[in-house]
Amino acid sequence: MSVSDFADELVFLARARAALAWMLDHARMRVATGDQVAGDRYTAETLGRMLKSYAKELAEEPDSPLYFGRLRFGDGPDAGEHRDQSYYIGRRRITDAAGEPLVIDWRAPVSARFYRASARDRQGVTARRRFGWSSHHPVQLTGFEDERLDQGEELGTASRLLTAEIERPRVGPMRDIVATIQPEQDELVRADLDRSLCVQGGPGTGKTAVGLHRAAYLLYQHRRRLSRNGVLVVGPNPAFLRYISAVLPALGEVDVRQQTLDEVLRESPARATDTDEAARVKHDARMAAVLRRAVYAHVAEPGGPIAVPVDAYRLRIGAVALARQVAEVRAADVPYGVGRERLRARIVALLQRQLEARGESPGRAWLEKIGRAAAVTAALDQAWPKIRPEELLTTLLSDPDTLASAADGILTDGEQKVIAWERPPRTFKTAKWSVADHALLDEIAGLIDHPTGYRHIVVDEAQDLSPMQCRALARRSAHGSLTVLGDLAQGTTPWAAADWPAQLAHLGKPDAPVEALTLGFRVPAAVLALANRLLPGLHAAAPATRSVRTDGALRIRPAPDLGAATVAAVGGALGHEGSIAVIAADPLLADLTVALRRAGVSVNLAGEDEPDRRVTVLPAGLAKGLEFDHVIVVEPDDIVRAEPRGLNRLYVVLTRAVSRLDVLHSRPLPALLAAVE
Ligand SMILES: Nc1ncnc2c1ncn2[C@@H]1O[C@H](COP(=O)(O)OP(=O)(O)OP(=O)(O)O)[C@@H](O)[C@H]1O
Repeated sequence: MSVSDFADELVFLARARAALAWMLDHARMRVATGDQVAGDRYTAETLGRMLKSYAKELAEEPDSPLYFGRLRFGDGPDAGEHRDQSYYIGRRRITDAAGEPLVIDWRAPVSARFYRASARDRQGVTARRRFGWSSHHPVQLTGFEDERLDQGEELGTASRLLTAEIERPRVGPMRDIVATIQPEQDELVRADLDRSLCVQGGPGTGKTAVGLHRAAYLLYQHRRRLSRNGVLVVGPNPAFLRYISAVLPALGEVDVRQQTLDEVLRESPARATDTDEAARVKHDARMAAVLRRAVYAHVAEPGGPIAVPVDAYRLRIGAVALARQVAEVRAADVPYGVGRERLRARIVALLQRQLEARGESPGRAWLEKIGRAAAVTAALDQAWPKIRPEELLTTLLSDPDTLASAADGILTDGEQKVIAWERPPRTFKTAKWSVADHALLDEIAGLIDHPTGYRHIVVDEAQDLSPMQCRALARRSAHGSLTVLGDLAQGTTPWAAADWPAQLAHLGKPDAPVEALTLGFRVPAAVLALANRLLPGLHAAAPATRSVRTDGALRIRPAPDLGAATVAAVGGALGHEGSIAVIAADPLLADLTVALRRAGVSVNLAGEDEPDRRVTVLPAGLAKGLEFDHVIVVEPDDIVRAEPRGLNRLYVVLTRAVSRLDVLHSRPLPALLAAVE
């Protein structure tokens, strides 16, 4: 880095800052005058809101680096329209007062070359520069790193700035990775909106990061089409969503819905718990066939003719004619609710024809009125009654005969018994639903009518979804695309996917390609080597992850007194910067928390995010998707024994560590780990 080069960069930085300040003033001015220039109140309000949020985003901008990279193009043919140009690339576009772009958005087409150009495939680029910034405020430019691609220079993952970013001690919520997206990640981030894809990636390979950046990219590319309810991000639990919630806003995207699957399906949380056996049956794909049968069992032979009095005479549809209409609508295989309205329309059309045969020409109002006539509604209620999902499921789970006729040949008698309620509620209104019931209710609702869909859904930890939960997402993306993120080796639910093709079929995208990410950015090599020892026991055809990190520390210690050992390990961890998690199976948590508090350590429990407490005591079941700078895993054998897929759970837990991992055990380690001691 030459001194004059650096001085030039400081001059440009001052120019970019001034331009941003101008953009901010200009945006504020437009907020002030927006009301007057807009034609009507609605437009004024919308415009005002837009400008206000734009001004707010800009105002927050000076806190983050204005750009992270620079591309220089040569004069060769592959430079195309960028011949001899130079571009700065940042989180957002910055233009000067004359409208001249100073910084290009990382999502613009030309920015792809920043991430993908290599010495072998230069794509017209002669030099790539990465900028380093201080981490404290106000941010200062600290230096840069050049790759002269035209001279065969290429740093790849050896980049000093990439290494610093990856090894940075973790504190607070997840951050974006725009400055250091890797070529294979960028291919996934910039996949077309219409392309569904599945990313199988080991722990810390950047799946979540890729999914969030893809959402931001798609919103930039298709702003209008995706502006309202266009994109949904689905994560495994609220703690995970809190952890990732700041990434999209930092990229300027504040309108993306981020929910757990259960929140997608239902407004109120589950209030009942199933037995393991019942949950297994309820989450099974065969339940879709049971529910379909249960729904359409409501379609019945008409009870008799329809007679509608009109003035001095009666219009009449005979039972046979009516039965034919019912059969035809049934054969059309439309959603149940649509079928009911179609039957109503057909009845009205028959009545209309009769009236016309008498020389009358009924108007629209008459047709609407006749469609609601008591005789018509009674016939509909008899042959195609309205269904409420909660009512139907209550009947199904309360009444063995109804269940038997819906499940005959699909579920065994034993399976039917397992899901039947022992103590049925008095009415469906007081029924308490479990997480699995939510998927069943959603399936029924989906049989009645199509739910509102999204143009694109990003599903994280997708290996854990049950077939019935997958179907709920398939319904919501029937006319859209999916980014499916997951790791078969991290599957911990009893119904976790054994392979991707079957899971993708349940998700309604059987042809989505499966792409693999195998380079790990979170977990240091030594820690990953330990975790990878579990792979043979995980029943998952997932490739091992390689780490780009050679730093980090792993300590495995026998500890007869787990409380004391945990306090000591936390004490050591507090000597370093970064977040700390103590992770154990549920029964140990209370004791460990007491031991830590007695020692004067204030801790966050699961669900608490007090920023001044650096230590979190976390049940193994809630560690998924999270990361902490220093992780202390207590009694791994307990974690393995706590659940059928306990070994997979341990694999998840061991791979949460960014810098250091302590494993404390009073009993022998699980066999696959023991060999390393
Ligand atoms: N290209 C990159 N540059 C810098 N950091 C990266 C990059 N890719 C991933 N990371 C970082 O690596 C860590 C792991 O990423 P992420 O959580 O997206 O991985 P994951 O595959 O979803 O992991 P897991 O399956 O274990 O939850 C994060 O801190 C992320 O910021």
